[in-house]
Amino acid sequence: MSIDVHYTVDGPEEAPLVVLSGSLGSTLEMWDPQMAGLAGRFRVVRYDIRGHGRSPLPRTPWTIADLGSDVLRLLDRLKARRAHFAGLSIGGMTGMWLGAHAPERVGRLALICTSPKLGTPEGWAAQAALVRAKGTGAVADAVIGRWFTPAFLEREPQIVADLTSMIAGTPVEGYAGCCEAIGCMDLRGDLGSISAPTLVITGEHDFAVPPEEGKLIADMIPGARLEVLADAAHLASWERAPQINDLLTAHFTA
Ligand SMILES: O=C(O)CC1=CCC(=O)O1
Repeated sequence: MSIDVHYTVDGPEEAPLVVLSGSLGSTLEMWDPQMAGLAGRFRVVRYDIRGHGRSPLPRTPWTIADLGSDVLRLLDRLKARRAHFAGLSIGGMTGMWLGAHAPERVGRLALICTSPKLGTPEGWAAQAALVRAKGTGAVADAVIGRWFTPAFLEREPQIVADLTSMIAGTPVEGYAGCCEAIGCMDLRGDLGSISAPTLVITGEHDFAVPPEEGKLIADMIPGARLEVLADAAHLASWERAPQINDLLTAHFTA
């Protein structure tokens, strides 16, 4: 069942609509490095995924389909028939679901550092249990270690500290519920039916969602294009922001 997520809108009123959907453990501020590059040409909608940031926490478990339904409800609230969509990690999982199940609402699709089936249900259940037992702060350092390359971690201590706080500030049940949604997800059978023009972006050093996952997605979505970014791990949108912004701009204006 869908809920009203918290969102912000930037950019000219008449510009093409682009929805940005972020990673597990993020708030909509994870897209800050995209705003200067995108908000001049697009009407950019960012939102907090359910149970994250300022979005409500549902009382019952949810699936990736529910995260997709939140986006459809958001488009309805914005009175938008369709939008371009870029999602990173769990945001990209949401994008794959939307592309397959609501093709009439999706213009062009960008899938960043994501996978149609990630890990095992047991592994994600263990991550959810860890967070429930010890809090999101207990996993923040490990997560940030997967988000960035060692060079970035050393070069940008303030950004790393800020984003570690963002992860640690994620409500426990929001984080755990999304772990469980990823654990029971398998979108591989959906990919062949996605008709939106699709750009797939991966980070060469992404150990959370290895680049092979992006290649698999690009092979299975008809006509999809793959870009593998060097010097990037999981949060490629931050570490390679100018390149991501150029790729998204070109893709959404093609
Ligand atoms: O938490 C991580 O390390 C990576 C991740 C998997 C799904 C997601 O959204 O982030």
